[in-house]
Amino acid sequence: MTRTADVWIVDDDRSIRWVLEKALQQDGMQPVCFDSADSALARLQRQQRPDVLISDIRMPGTSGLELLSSIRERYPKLPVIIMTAHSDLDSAVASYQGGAFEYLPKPFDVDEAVSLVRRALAHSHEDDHSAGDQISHTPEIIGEAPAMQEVFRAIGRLSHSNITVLINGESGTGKELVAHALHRHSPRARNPFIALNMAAIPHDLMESELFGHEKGAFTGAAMQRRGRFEQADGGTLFLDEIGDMPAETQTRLLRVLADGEFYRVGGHTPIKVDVRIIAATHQDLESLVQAGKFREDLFHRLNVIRIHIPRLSERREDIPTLAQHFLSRAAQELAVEPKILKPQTRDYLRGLPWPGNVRQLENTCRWITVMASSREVLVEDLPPELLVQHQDSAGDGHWEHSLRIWADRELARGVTQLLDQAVPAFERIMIETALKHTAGRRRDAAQLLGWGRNTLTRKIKDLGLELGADEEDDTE
Ligand SMILES: Nc1ncnc2c1ncn2[C@@H]1O[C@H](COP(=O)(O)OP(=O)(O)OP(=O)(O)O)[C@@H](O)[C@H]1O
Repeated sequence: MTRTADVWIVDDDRSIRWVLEKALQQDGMQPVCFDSADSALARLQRQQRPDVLISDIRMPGTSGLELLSSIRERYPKLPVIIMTAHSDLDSAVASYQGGAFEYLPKPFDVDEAVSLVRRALAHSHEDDHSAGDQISHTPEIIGEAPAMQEVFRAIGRLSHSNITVLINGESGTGKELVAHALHRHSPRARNPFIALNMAAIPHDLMESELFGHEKGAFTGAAMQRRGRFEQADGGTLFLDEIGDMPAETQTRLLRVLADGEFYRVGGHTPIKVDVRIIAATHQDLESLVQAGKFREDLFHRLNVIRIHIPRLSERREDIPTLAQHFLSRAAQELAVEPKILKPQTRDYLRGLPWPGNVRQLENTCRWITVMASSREVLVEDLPPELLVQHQDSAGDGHWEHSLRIWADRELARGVTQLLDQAVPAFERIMIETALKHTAGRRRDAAQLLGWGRNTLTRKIKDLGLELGADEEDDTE
């Protein structure tokens, strides 16, 4: 890169601007200072943009978060660093959600700030060269639901620590994504994140996978191999499905955690590593301990901080956003135009049980992208198994559940006179469906609904339903 990097600093505090400006200049960058988000926005309006932007969160006029969201709209790939006071945890969480590249808690160390900017720069260049790659290594966590906000808050709170974390949650809820986010927002972010799924490794290979082996340690060990612990040195080792770890390995892991060192399989030299452990499981580890299947001492060592990831059905409000996110991702992967969900389809998806959680929704969106015939996706375009699921649960008051969610959401948005919307919508669906069953004959439809013929005719008129002519029937 021959060009000097342009870095914009936005802060109403002069001393912060000054310190950052000097430090960045010394590092060979070209900082430009703004005392408000508005002046930075004005410059952006003139089609000028920096390579990285670093902004305070609280400023008179437009806030840092508002600035962030305008930048996201115009330049989605421009890295933004948000500075926050320590007490502003919720804002930090919001900046994470708004897609900030990173946040920098105040007061900060100047060197730390400079290296963060440098890292952001590296990413923005990387982006120039391999835009398609970006998605896979900057996973974004979507979650407006209160239960997910709790998770973000925990990520924010833990962003300065190297503490062991145990993540609990059903399969497909996003445990690995959260583990990754914990790593990316930790002091170890520049070092490796290594993930290993205990359920996916044959028991007899687990120790060598974790700790490596020396040449000739066992049949098939033709060469010396470094294990995951060594690969993760200085970084984070994510042990997924820890409940599936066999007893011998548990004992060994416990020893490594206590001593900070281990031997490769067949080795005699102790190897020292500095590894942060994040473990995850969909099982109830306490019951495994009680059943004698998981070592209690290991459990206590892992269970320092626990993060619970809710089921998708416990955060239905996030389903539409997640679905749209997965639809655009799938479209990008397949190089096609993204599908759009019709409002009914969105509501329908919100109401489903989702036993496979976010992963199931993600797979569904891939399916839709490939299989749905038109751009706008109707309920009928969904995978057949989701439609069956619905029929099965329709008798269990499933639609009432969806209705409840809808009413809840509308009221939360401040909508009033809700029945004025809901009752006609309800009647319209009932009438249209009944007419479908009677091939458009109103007399029979009225009977199916339990209304008199005249009532049905009046309702059709009042609701302004445009139905296929039923002249014969109508003239009676
Ligand atoms: N909140 C979210 N926002 C965006 N994508 C998500 C979210 N949660 C999960 N995903 C995506 O859903 C898929 C499943 O998530 P992940 O692999 O993290 O789940 P998991 O709980 O670790 O599953 P398992 O226990 O089966 O390994 C991934 O592709 C992940 O990127």
